[in-house]
Amino acid sequence: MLWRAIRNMEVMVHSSSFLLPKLHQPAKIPANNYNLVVLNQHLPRFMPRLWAQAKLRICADGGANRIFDEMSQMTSDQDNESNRNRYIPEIIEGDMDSIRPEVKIFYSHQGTKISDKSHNQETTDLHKCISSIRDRTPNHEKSDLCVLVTGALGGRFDHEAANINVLYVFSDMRIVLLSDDCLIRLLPKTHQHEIYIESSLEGPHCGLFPIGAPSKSTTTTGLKWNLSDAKMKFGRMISTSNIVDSEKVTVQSDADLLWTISLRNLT
Ligand SMILES: Nc1ncnc2c1ncn2[C@@H]1O[C@H](COP(=O)(O)OP(=O)(O)OP(=O)(O)O)[C@@H](O)[C@H]1O
Ligand SMILES: Cc1ncc(C[n+]2csc(CCO)c2C)c(N)n1
Repeated sequence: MLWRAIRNMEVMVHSSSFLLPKLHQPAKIPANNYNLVVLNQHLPRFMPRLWAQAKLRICADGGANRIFDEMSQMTSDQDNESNRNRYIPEIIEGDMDSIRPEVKIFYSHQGTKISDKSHNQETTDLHKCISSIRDRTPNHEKSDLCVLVTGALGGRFDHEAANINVLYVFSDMRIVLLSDDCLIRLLPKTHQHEIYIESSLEGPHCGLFPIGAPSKSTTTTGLKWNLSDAKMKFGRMISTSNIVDSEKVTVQSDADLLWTISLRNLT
């Protein structure tokens, strides 16, 4: 269990140990309890490791093109054609306006479930993927399940904003947005937060700020520039270009905050 009760408010524990090779993962934190969502952006360097350890792999529409085109080249132990058969997502979900016809046919012949939601033009493909994960996860597994999303940043700003909005829409789920350079999580105000830093993989640069609503009071430990009962909002102070100063960072706030930390040059 990743939740503990301290002074009436539960503690939510966060770790990026999913980025570690399996051999180095701490036994007490089940790093492979995650679903992987692949968006339609270039695959991060560490994709083969994330793919291998995921419980379930879902491509958001054109994300399937990325697996088809790029994954076999990232793992060059066989020729591209036979390598392609080794990376089969369980589900492709979305409005199917970006997946190429030959990619759709290839994966459906391999047994991938194609979930065509083209009738829904109100929510994004990522939103559809997260809804589907929420619906298929049994209640008793929901609080521990983590969803890793690759390709969430570094592209069109409306897509990036929609991807961040998904963190708020599904604030009761543990969703991590990933790019090659950083990760982002939501820290809900309903909990105190303990963030365990994998310093071989992440940091030192980090940021902490509210997007949805201002914070009247945020307190942290473990940062170079800690906040003590501080106010934060866009237009005033937000914490960017901060530095992690400890293996454990703690955060308590009266507002939902985004936590972001840089990723080192992982492969
Ligand atoms: N340039 C980008 N920057 C950030 N995220 C992206 C970008 N392009 C695609 N994505 C993510 O990948 C998902 C699938 O993208 P795809 O290109 O298949 O569909 P889309 O029609 O552009 O997106 P949507 O249907 O969700 O509006 C999107 O929902 C989004 O989350
Ligand atoms: C106010 C409003 N703005 C934009 C869209 C368009 N839109 C948002 S998500 C989506 C699906 C993309 O796969 C589309 C077309 C809308 N419906 N409502």
